[in-house]
Amino acid sequence: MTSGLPPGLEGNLVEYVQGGVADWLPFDHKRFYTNAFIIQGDKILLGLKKRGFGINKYNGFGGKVEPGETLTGAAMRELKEEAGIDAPLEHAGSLLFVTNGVGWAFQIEIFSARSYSGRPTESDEMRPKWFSFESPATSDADAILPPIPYEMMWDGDDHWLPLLVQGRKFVGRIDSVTQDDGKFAMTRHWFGTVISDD
Ligand SMILES: COc1nc(N)nc2c1ncn2[C@H]1C[C@H](O)[C@@H](COP(=O)(O)OP(=O)(O)OP(=O)(O)O)O1
Repeated sequence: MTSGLPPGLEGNLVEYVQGGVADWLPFDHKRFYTNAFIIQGDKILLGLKKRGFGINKYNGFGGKVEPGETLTGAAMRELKEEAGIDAPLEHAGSLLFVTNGVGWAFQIEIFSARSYSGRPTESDEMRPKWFSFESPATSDADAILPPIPYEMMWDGDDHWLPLLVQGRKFVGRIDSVTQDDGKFAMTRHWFGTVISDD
């Protein structure tokens, strides 16, 4: 285990990026969530959240881990429910999100797959859409995809999404405070890449 990590993180990690000077926020327990991404060539499948937490933001497909589920089982269930597809998801990273005045932290297990079956289909919760992570934003010869819409995603996604598409395992923490308009403002962050899982 690496020493000097932000509270709540563990593993054999090497720092990738950090920022902010605020104290790390306190939390007393974690709630587990999943978030899954399909990556093919230079394109990535994201979904526009249509309701609830994170509405009108693009994200991977995921949600709460239900009692009795494995993390991978929960990730596959959420991908099917929200995007209508099946995929051989593999664990790709872990993120801890802490906000002020809540008491608990989001522990989000990130999954990815390079193949899938079925056709991405809009659900009550998410509207799937492909984006390019190459610059300039071209993908198939006959299709030009928009670039990843970081301006419509959670703060901090721009730090770890590049690691995800490169297939580099990562662990990170983001702390935010709620502003008067209800939006979150990032106060501190730390991301590391995994040296080994031992
Ligand atoms: C900075 O905070 C976050 N960043 C990112 N990238 N993703 C986040 C952040 N906080 C939460 N998330 C993810 C984690 C989950 O994938 C979803 C939230 O799941 P949701 O609340 O929709 O859970 P469901 O079980 O699907 O909820 P329903 O009860 O509505 O079905 O966002």
